[in-house]
Amino acid sequence: MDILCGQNLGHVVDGRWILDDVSVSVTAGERVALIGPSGSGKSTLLGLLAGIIRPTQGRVLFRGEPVDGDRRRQIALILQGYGLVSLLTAEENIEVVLHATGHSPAEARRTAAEALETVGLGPFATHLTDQLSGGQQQRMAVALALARRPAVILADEPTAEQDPVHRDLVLDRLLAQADRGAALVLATHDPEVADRCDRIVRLDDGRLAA
Ligand SMILES: Nc1ncnc2c1ncn2[C@@H]1O[C@H](COP(=O)(O)OP(=O)(O)OP(=O)(O)O)[C@@H](O)[C@H]1O
Repeated sequence: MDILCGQNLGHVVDGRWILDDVSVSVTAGERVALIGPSGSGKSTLLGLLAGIIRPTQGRVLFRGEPVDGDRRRQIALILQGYGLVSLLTAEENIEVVLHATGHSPAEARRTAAEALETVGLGPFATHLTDQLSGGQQQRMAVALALARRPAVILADEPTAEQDPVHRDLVLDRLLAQADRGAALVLATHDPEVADRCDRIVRLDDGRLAA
């Protein structure tokens, strides 16, 4: 069964349809690569699927229900801008989110430490986000998504800032989430990332390409 399903999605910005009649779905354990030229609408589609952008047309269903409240919390969106709090440390960024979703302080601390370790950021756990490089901040954003153990991970070019070694590490960690049943949608310009997914969805000028 589809875990997340976007039906006939359309989105207008400044009178222009930047997405037009796009239907896309992903099942539990599936890894989908979202590809297409710059400006083709990949980030917009991820925002719609995550429930943070309201579609002009169409709807998004999570396990058959509208994406709101608790259902939205089961979807992690890794943004290109990372969405981190710059004045908190790496571990605090994750702990804050885990607290807010019901983890005890001890559990939040342990889970944050594990997640940072898993993306190679163990030694940077107590560093302020501002003091980390762009690539390290991107891995923090990935660690945050992993720590939440969401049902769906939507990631916007999650390896774009990584060197080859860390690119493979991030990709391994994300793809492994599918083994525990998570659904993944990875927007990417990297053919090797797309090759490691189960299926490719291509956008071209706001429409699904054949
Ligand atoms: N808030 C906005 N205001 C105006 N135009 C926007 C806005 N958001 C997106 N767009 C436009 O919508 C189109 C799709 O943008 P989007 O960021 O979704 O593309 P993308 O495929 O993710 O690109 P990239 O690969 O460069 O990240 C672009 O033409 C962009 O300029």
